Amino acid sequence: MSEDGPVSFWSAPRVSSPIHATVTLPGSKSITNRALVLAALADGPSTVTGALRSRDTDLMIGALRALGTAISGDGPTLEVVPGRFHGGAVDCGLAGTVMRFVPPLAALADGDVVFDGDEQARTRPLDTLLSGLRALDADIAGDTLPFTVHGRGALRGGTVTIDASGSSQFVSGLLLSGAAFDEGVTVHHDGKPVPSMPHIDMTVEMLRTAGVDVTTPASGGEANTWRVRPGRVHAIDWNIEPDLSNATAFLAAAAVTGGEVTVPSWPERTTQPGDAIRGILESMGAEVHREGTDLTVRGPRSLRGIDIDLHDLGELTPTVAALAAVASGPSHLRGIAHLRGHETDRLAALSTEINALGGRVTETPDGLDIEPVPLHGGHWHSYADHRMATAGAIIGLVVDGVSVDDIATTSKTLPGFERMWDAMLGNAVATDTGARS
Ligand SMILES: O=C(O)C1=C[C@@H](OP(=O)(O)O)[C@@H](O)[C@H](O)C1
Ligand SMILES: C=C(OP(=O)(O)O)C(=O)O
Repeated sequence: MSEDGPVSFWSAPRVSSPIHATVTLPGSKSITNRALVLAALADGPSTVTGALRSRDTDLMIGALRALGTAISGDGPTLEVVPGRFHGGAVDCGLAGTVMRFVPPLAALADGDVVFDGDEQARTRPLDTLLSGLRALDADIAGDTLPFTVHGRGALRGGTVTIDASGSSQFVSGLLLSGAAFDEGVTVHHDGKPVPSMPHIDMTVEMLRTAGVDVTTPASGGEANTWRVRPGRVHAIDWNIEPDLSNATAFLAAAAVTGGEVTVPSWPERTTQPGDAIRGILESMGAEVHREGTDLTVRGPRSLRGIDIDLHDLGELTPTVAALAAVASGPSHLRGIAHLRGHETDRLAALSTEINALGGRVTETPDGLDIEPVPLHGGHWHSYADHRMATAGAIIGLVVDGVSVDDIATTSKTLPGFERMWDAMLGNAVATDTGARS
């Protein structure tokens, strides 16, 4: 929504019966953007199959092209041919992965790389990464967007201590490019615990797949320390898993309506935090089972509340909060203070929007307390946050008259969300709720 532009609301479909559907999800944002970065650094051409095409991944493609990487392919199959990095302009949009993963590459460029992004991106935390890069000998003007990296064709690298309690992406960003630094990189974290550890595991696993030598606390390294040795990044044919965080909204639809939703190609083993939705839904009373690679969720008559530390799984918070808002008992979501630096302050946004529908949500210093009360219809604001928009859609399934503003913001990671949502609902949709702006 923009204050000065026209506001368009999407009437969230209300269902009158349980949903039964199979929903196929496109590729993971986080894996696609890591594969693209590693392919741009690789020692030859790579392919990326099953890539997500969305605003965040297209911004990554644009950023890498601006630095001199050749990327071809209009759909989910991409060919990436690395080139020597040169100066240029990078639009980060609102993508954390672009603003945190690309500056280290820019330090390797021959020339200046100017970074900017959406107005809302200018308040997302970034100085930890930029000052970390400076400690590794990069020359950077600015601490937030917009800023300029004065690339010098190479970066010394070495050891750096950062406080990554604000975002795991600070660690991932430095590690992803570390093999290309003269001395590699050793990242030591000093501060409150790093959030979203599965995303650091994802970074480490993908680096190792590309032949990079990485030492972690789990592989004999020091606590809170990750080391990437200098060396080649091998060209790989990357195969991207479906986006499990995006899948959570569709599985939640089964949970809140007492229906059954199946997501095919659910990976047997994955570093994606979205995999944890299985245990979350089970503890809220849903049944979850796998048959081959199909994952199916069957919703209960009534959902239980949940008390959960989402520190590792912050990305799932909007879905879990939406489930909790329509559950039969109280919920406590903890460990997620860092969500105040996501696309928007997600703790403030979720409490404001659920309360605007008559809910009883209290922000705590590190999370949300959600009391079950009957909700009523109303406008749900998205704050340019794709996961706020999908949270509104989940609640709208079971509350009359919810209308979500700027549903198109879902294109950050899932273009065509409304079409997929409608297709999932099939004939479970109730008559028009009249929830229009
Ligand atoms: O590395 C990644 O791909 C991501 C890491 C997480 O960031 P934070 O550690 O900032 O929560 C996650 O929330 C984000 O959606 C994607
Ligand atoms: C926090 C998120 O995104 P970003 O990669 O922009 O940080 C998210 O997708 O939930």
